[in-house]
Amino acid sequence: MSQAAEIAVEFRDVSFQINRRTLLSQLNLTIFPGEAIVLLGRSGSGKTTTLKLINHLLIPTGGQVLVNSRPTTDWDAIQLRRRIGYVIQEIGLFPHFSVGENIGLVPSLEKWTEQKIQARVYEMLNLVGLDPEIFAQRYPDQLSGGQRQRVGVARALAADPPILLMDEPFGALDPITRLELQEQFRYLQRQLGKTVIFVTHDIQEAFFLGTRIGLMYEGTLVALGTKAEFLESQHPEAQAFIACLHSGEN
Ligand SMILES: Nc1ncnc2c1ncn2[C@@H]1O[C@H](COP(=O)(O)OP(=O)(O)OP(=O)(O)O)[C@@H](O)[C@H]1O
Repeated sequence: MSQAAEIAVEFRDVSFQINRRTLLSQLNLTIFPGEAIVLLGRSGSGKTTTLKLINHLLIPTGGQVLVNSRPTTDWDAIQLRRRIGYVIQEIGLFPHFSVGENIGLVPSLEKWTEQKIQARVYEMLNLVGLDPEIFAQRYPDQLSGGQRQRVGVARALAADPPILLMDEPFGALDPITRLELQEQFRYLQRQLGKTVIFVTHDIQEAFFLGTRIGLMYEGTLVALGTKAEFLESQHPEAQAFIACLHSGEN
């Protein structure tokens, strides 16, 4: 296998401008299959913009984003998005679809048989810790926030995409449910070997989930490395985040 075939996502000198405002500049980042990259940064630093460039919700104004070594602009956008699961904080479940229908949506668009979809829905609900007999028939407004997030993860995984984008998926949850989901998600990610790009502004979450952490600051990537490397970073923004880790200790 060539070196290029082993890269899941690559940013090559990527910039993004809108209304003459630069939201991202000169982003270079190579993400390998099976990695869990966490993009950490304060609000407005460009994390969500970076994710949206991967699944072609946005198009770079400079440079290229490559998925499986192919620029996103060369992909058919629908084909590309079917390879990429997307989980966001306000999960965006369809309110008039049952949980089972929400999870089975992409498989049904892919024309799986009813039987196969049903089996997959059950498998996914079990995977995220929800009893299918209870939850498959429910509607999103009959779920707690934590259950909705689980369904969001199940839906993103249903068609078995190799890449998952997660945009602060656990941000709105109480701390106990949040930790439970983080633990489960870390386990799942490692079991399933998915490539994950996870956005957060919480350094603890970044350290817990990330195999590498990328620090965004004012639209640039200012540090990238393992937890140990991050802790060594002298960048003032990294230092500011590290200080948050210690703020509760006195
Ligand atoms: N369509 C747009 N037009 C103009 N500015 C935008 C647009 N979308 C985002 N921005 C600005 O770009 C910057 C980066 O936004 P982005 O959503 O990527 O940040 P973020 O790091 O994900 O923030 P948060 O953690 O608050 O979600 C912000 O200052 C935001 O206001």
